[in-house]
Amino acid sequence: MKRSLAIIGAGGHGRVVADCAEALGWGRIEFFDDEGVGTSSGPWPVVGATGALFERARDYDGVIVGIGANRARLERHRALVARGAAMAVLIHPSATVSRHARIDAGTVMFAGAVVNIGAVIGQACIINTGATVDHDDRLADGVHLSPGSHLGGGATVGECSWIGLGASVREGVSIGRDVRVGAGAAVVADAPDGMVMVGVPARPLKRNDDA
Ligand SMILES: CC(=O)SCCNC(=O)CCNC(=O)[C@H](O)C(C)(C)COP(=O)(O)OP(=O)(O)OC[C@H]1O[C@@H](n2cnc3c(N)ncnc32)[C@H](O)[C@@H]1OP(=O)(O)O
Repeated sequence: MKRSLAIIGAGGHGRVVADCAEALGWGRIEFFDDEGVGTSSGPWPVVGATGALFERARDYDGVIVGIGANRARLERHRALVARGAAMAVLIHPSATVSRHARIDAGTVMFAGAVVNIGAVIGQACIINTGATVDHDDRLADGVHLSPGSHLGGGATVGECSWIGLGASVREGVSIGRDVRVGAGAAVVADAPDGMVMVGVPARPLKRNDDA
């Protein structure tokens, strides 16, 4: 029998999550979103508001939060875990994961992404298209690695931090929590909590107001 998957968030990121799930063979894919109930997002129906899933989570073989905003995604993920939902892990068929790496519940990995030996990826993370996580890296919960971003070996990324499009993080560097690394940055030294970092080499731009 085809497995059923509920996704919170029917926006752009949610559709990439659904597309990934379909490629993995999930059969009945349904969205929950506070907007557009009764319509569809891409080929998949929006069957209820977010709150409805909290009542119906156990009706699905898998549940995942497809919201791009890191704090919002992690909060909903944790609330669903508390309700006993079967949080899925979605790893696109063209992604590569070492059998000696760990990927926790609620995390998605899209096409062409790579996770190497010894890496640990927390819950509700996004390893976006073509991003790479190298040996012994540690990602806390709610991290987003944008498309084409790269971490050198032994790096750490704190809770809900967001590494921008095409950015690079030098090996061994520690990025705090709620950090935003701008597109194209090269982070070569530790980044403190709650900062926006941009440039090559990356420098603090301002506090991260979205944290
Ligand atoms: C599938 C997907 O789509 S995933 C989406 C992934 N998205 C990303 O990776 C985007 C990452 N975000 C960025 O790079 C953003 O520009 C941020 C977060 C760094 C800053 O955004 P904002 O706070 O809106 O800053 P804003 O655009 O007002 O720019 C402020 C200043 O920083 C500069 N700046 C902004 N981004 C960058 C950057 N990535 N590198 C260098 N300088 C930058 C701007 O030129 C501007 O400089 P100025 O004051 O001299 O004119």
